[in-house]
Amino acid sequence: MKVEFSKYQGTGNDFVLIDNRNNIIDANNFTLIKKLCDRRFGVGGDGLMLLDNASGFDFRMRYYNSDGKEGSMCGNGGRCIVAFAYHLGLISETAKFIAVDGEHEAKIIKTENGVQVSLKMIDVLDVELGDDFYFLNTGSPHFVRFISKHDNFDTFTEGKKIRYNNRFAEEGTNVNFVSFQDQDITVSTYERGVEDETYSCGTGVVASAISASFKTGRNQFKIKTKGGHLEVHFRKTNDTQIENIWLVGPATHVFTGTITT
Ligand SMILES: N[C@@H](CCC[C@H](N)C(=O)O)C(=O)O
Repeated sequence: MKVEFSKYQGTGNDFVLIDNRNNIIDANNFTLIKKLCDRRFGVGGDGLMLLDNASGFDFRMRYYNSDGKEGSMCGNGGRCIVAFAYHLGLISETAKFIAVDGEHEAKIIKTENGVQVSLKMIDVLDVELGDDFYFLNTGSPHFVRFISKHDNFDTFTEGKKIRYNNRFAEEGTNVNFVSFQDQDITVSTYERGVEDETYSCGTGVVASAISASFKTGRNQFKIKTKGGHLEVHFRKTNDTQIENIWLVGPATHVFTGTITT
């Protein structure tokens, strides 16, 4: 079978995208999805998204981690699938789509290098404030720990320890490490389902910015990741309720091709 795909990246978090409005891919064929994400035997990516039809919406986003399993919400993936829908001619300046965590809206701005996508994330209704960590769900579960600096910090080793500790081993969690540079933050992330450090994680950056607001009282952050810069802003109604959360950054088409499966 020949499968047409496009490869996108959002601050280095990279994805295989397939227009599945004609059901060319069986959404439960996890072996095929894992193979397409494989960097040696497939296209390669941190994850894969199927763009499906959804009544009442511009499209449905179905997200899989590179292990082939259906994941929870992916923020960078959400921004990339909006850019994909824009390039397919399915949407123009705005989008309304449905994903595993519910409804999302997005705004697209054309830039010199491609497009910038602002993605509205689900409200955060509960934040666990631990002794030296924050734990919250921004569409995906995120553990957040602040560190003094990122120089030589081993995100993979430290992240993996937390992801596989007694509390998280079964369900898994994504793990973020955050350091401050004046008003801004740097975030590195170990991703569940990729089981590695990725260059950026959208839902992780959102969780990190919300956690940083407990330390600074601010509701807007510029964030540096290994793969580029993102921005997050939100409204905090009380200490654990955060709404109107927006993740903003570039979403870039890398290449389009056909793979024989
Ligand atoms: N890369 C993602 C996060 C994807 C979700 C995740 N790995 C999971 O299923 O836990 C992002 O940009 O948010």
